[in-house]
Amino acid sequence: MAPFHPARLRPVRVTSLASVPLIELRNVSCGYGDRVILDGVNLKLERGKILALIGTSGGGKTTVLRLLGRQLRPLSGQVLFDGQDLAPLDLAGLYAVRRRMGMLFQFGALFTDLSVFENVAFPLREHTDLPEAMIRDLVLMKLNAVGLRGARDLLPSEISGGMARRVALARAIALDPDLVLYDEPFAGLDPISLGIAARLIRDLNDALGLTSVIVSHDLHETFQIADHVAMVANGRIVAQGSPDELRHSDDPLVRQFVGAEADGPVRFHQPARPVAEDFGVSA
Ligand SMILES: Nc1ncnc2c1ncn2[C@@H]1O[C@H](COP(=O)(O)OP(=O)(O)OP(=O)(O)O)[C@@H](O)[C@H]1O
Repeated sequence: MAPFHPARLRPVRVTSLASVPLIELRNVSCGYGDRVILDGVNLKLERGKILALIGTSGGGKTTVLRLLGRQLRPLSGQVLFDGQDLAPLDLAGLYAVRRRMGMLFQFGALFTDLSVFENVAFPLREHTDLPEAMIRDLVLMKLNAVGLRGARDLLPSEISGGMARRVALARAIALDPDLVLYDEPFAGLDPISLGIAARLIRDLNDALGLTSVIVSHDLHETFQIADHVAMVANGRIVAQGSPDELRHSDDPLVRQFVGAEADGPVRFHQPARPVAEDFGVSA
């Protein structure tokens, strides 16, 4: 059971489905239009864990997040949240599921004309009828959890990028979600802010009993906080395991990616005509 944390509203759910993974992709294929992006993907994540999705650009990591939020439906296979197939849900069912998910997308996207306080209050005002006094307490608890209670009256333009990311995180957890989806939460942060943001994601995950999925290119920080890493490439999960297992993988694609090698199965050069032909020299 997660330790008590003042920012946690709900008691930890005691459920007979405790062994059911919080999220599961079963043999999922999906794409945009005629183009298949993911083909036969299987993935599971237990409650309380952090999953990192890594892989080459355009490989389909964000597409996995879209499947989990049902912004995208699979062509075949199933996407399950807490044991429930998302595909047949009507709008009310979908909203109920989405309320259990917090999302933090690239750069946080705060409302620029709302204060830090109002940014975090926004989902509470949108999705609940809580009285103002309770909204105030909840917002301040969430801001406290990310270390920014003292910044409540500032505008996004008056805080640093790292602070803005933490406000976005407070907003993502405002409704006490079960699952938090992070798309590039560290993009554009300096190394110190990046370290703070990564630690915060892990600490909040554990203190609030969350489950998290992180899409990130910052392998060093991501490997520090993830329980499970899945590498997405060429429409498939090409490798998955603990951060250590991926670090020591023999798979050439994983080695190239994790070892940041310029050449390997993913080639540096796009296929092209011979150099001699393009430069008019004899080989
Ligand atoms: N709305 C869309 N319509 C058509 N194609 C799309 C759409 N969104 C993404 N794609 C394509 O699907 C593929 C996978 O995209 P996705 O954003 O999931 O990759 P990614 O692994 O998250 O990439 P990156 O690391 O660059 O963010 C890419 O080739 C992209 O061009």
